Amino acid sequence: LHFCCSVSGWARARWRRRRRGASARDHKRSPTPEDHARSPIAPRSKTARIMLNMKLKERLALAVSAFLVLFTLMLIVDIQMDYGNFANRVPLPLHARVHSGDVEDKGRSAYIEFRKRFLQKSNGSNGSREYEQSAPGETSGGGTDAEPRTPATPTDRYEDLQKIIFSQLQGKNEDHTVVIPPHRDLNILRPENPTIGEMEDLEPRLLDREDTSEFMRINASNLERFQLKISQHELYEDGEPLVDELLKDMATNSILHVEQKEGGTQLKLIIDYPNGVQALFKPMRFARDVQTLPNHFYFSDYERHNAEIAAFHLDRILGFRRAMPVVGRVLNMTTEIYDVTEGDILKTFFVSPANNFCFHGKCSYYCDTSHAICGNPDMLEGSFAAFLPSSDIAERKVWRHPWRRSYHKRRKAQWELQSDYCDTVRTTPPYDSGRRMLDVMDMSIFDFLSGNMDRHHYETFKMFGNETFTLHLDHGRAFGKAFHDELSILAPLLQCCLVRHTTLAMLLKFHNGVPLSKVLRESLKLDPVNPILWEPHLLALDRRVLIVLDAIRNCVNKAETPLQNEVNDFV
Ligand SMILES: Nc1ncnc2c1ncn2[C@@H]1O[C@H](COP(=O)(O)OP(=O)(O)OP(=O)(O)O)[C@@H](O)[C@H]1O
Ligand SMILES: [Mn+2]
Repeated sequence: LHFCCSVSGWARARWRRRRRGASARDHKRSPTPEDHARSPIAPRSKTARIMLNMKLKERLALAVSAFLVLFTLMLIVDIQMDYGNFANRVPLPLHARVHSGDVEDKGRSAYIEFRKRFLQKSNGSNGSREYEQSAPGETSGGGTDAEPRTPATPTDRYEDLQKIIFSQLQGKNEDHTVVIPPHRDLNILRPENPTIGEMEDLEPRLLDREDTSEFMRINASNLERFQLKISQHELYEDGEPLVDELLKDMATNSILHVEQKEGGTQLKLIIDYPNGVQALFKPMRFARDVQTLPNHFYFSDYERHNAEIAAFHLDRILGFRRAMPVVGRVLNMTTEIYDVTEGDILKTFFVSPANNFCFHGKCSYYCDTSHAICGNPDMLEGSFAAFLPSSDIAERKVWRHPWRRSYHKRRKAQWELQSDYCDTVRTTPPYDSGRRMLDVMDMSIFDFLSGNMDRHHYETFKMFGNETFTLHLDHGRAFGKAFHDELSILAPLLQCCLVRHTTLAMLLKFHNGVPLSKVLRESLKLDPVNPILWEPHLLALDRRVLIVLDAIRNCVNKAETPLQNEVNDFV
């Protein structure tokens, strides 16, 4: 992109220079009657005459200028295509370019197709509209506390989808190709659901801990008990009391030691509490209402600590229970970081011109003086995620996400280019059977709701094999754009047209009952550093639930009238 920008900059500069040169020459030339007659609305024949009267050199200069203007325009269009703007606006060109020889392939990814259809719908009763509204302002402080507006009562209650849910609950519609009924979902059936403790034969117990002078017996920590209760199908049970206790521990227990976590791109700290309890800390960088910079790609976006907190609550509310508990806390940077850490990180602490205590640590993204993390003046807020069990107890397997983005500013991923990409995935193990594919669909819905474009990998616990849930880890880049709904995150759902009965039922419940924004707002109130989310991010959730329901409806219609759809596709 740099190359591209510098080329276009260069072209523009040259163009300007030429233009300046040309107009300077115009001035030097003695005025002719034609010059006086020249005006933008002069008739064509006059323009032609002027052209004929021009010297060859002038005509050449004009032609070169015109060429350079066109060239610059082409470069600008090219840059926009790279930024992905284009994918949202023009449905065909890039795919056409790649698939130029493929006549059969209409070259439209399902999500682009969906977007197009979605936008074609009138501003109807269900509130569909163009969701790329402009932000009310760069920052609209105080928005977080403002009393939320109640959304208008939706008139479309998605009764068609509700019917499918009801019929499946009565044992009908069991071979539905889009909505997978509970009796075909291993997450619901759970013929077995052992815990890590049972698998490893480790019971929450009294631990022997050797102190320098004496042998102490210490109760197992809430974190250890939580970790041993992680089961094959979920991190914790619905209503598990250990979750709140763990949140409280991380928010209030004394901090014994801090060190920077290796790996990953942005700064993270490992926090040690008494009893071997650990948390993963992500620092606050910006106020809640600061959104993703418009020229930042998802992969160069800053991480937001509040997104980690909100994502945990959202995951729990949606009933997935695949994200580790995360809580907010304000630290004293002197006593709770500087005094209890050692090594290279110490050398990165400094006092800023505003007299705030800052540090930047060492990492590959944003770990330098100009991107330092600063306290106020030495109090720093951050997110604390309960630590996953160590690899000695429960090793994890890292999977490349099938719908991973390219992480390159110019390249596209395979799923963006291949219209039958889902067929490839769903015939490849472990996506060809069991719960994995449905988990990928859930993850896509979860990420779409939270605006997380950064799902490059996902992890599972090795000991449970393939028939286990996918962990929802790393949500630092979610909740970045409150006024934009990134449809490409829904690509797995749009391309595969597959969803769990329970997930659809949950979405319908929020759409027709208490809105998701309200439930999440209430849940986040329990966090010590609430308000966690800027109000527009909460409101975005209700809007996005509707979009997911619309997508599922489209899938159902497509499945029920495949022939009709074929015809439509060709129109
Ligand atoms: N709660 C946790 N406890 C222990 N380890 C964790 C936890 N959350 C994440 N990790 C591990 O740390 C790694 C980095 O965490 P995370 O992905 O949140 O950071 P990141 O800087 O965003 O990384 P990346 O830049 O690779 O996306 C993860 O891949 C995961 O293996
Ligand atoms: Mn990350």
